Amino acid sequence: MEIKKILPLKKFYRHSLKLPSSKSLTQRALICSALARGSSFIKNPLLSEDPLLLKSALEATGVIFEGKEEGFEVKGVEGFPRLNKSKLYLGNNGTGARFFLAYSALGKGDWIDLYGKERLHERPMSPLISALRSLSAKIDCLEQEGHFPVRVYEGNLRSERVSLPGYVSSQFISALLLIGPYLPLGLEIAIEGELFSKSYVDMTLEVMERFGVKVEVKSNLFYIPQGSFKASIYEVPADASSASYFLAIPLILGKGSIIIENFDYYTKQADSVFLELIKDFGGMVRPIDPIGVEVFFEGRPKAGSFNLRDCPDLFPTMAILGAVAEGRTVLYGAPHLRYKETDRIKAVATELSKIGVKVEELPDGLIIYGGDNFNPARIETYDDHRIAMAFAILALKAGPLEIENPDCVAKSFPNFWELFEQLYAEDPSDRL
Ligand SMILES: O=C(O)C1=C[C@@H](OP(=O)(O)O)[C@@H](O)[C@H](O)C1
Ligand SMILES: C=C(OP(=O)(O)O)C(=O)O
Repeated sequence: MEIKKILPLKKFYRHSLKLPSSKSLTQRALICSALARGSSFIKNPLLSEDPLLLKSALEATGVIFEGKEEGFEVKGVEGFPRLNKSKLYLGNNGTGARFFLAYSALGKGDWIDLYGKERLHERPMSPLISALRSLSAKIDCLEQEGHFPVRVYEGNLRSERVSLPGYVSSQFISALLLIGPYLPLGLEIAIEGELFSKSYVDMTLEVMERFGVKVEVKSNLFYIPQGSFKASIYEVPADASSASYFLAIPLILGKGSIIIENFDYYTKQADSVFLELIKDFGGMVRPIDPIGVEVFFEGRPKAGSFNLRDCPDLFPTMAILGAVAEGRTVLYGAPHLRYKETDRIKAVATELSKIGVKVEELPDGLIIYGGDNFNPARIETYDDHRIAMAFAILALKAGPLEIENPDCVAKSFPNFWELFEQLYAEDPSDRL
């Protein structure tokens, strides 16, 4: 197994960098442009594993992509994906798999099979499959009911009111919102109970509006009018979840400043809330005109209590901040972390314990007792990009740490290690 050994970073003053684009927004733009009539242009798409898997799956249903210098031109299928008996692989792309499943239920032709990594087959799909079946979709679960792999047949979807639980994954709701305009009378979606990861649903609504469809929202009800996406030009901004790793560095090291040159301080992505959370830890945050953000810090972060219900992907980054903070940090409100690339609560608890950080697992989060003495350790990453990236940043202070399977960052952040290694440029003795 490949391993990356990371030594503590001794010298750190000020560092600036540019980040790759948003994974969530790229995948939404892919679906909207794939369904649209005519040619759209996606500028600065994220070219990482997950969006590329979704792009290949869309190509197999008749969407035409033409690579240009700054992105792709996309010729859509006008609401009719072609199902041509192909078998499509979606890795462990939860967002892409759920969006594509709903998209393929609009299909014409024969059938297609969708499958992925073993972990994707374990992740919940049942609420989405049931909702699609209630709209008359024909979906067979090929191994276990309610899970991938699935076979999706041509079906004539009808408009019904669908109800979905809000606490498993917001991706089910986003997936249905994205196909809603293509049902004969549009679609009405009711959310049962609380909606977790709501900010991601807001991101879906925003991209749909950019492609010409406005959804009406009344508390827990969504009304999607019948219609179609308009071919559009969509530019994908820098990814807020990816930003969190580098923005955390001054707090992890207790000194210095980081500038992200292409990160929009005002972006409405779910994880942009990290800029506020940094302030709660005691960090200072400053927007840069016309675009960019700087975080600076001196001292030791203060522990706190944080509800991650709407920003679960920040959990690994928040946990490493808790590990160096003074006092007891409580991360709570996010039971859906157990359905991600791995059970992230268990994984982070196990790996922090290995380096000597005291933790207590909660059903919906973690209590972390911050320290300043860490043991060298080998970190298992569970094929989870966010665990690899968060522990790499923690190793800048708590190293040496060995990160297993470092290439798993390719899911969302293909040049993570290249940007990470540049942190050592000021001190050539600190080599990876
Ligand atoms: O819609 C999206 O792009 C995402 C929604 C979130 O998932 P859940 O809604 O399952 O929490 C998030 O964790 C995931 O990384 C991306
Ligand atoms: C949970 C994630 O992605 P997905 O659900 O799309 O696999 C993630 O990127 O942290």
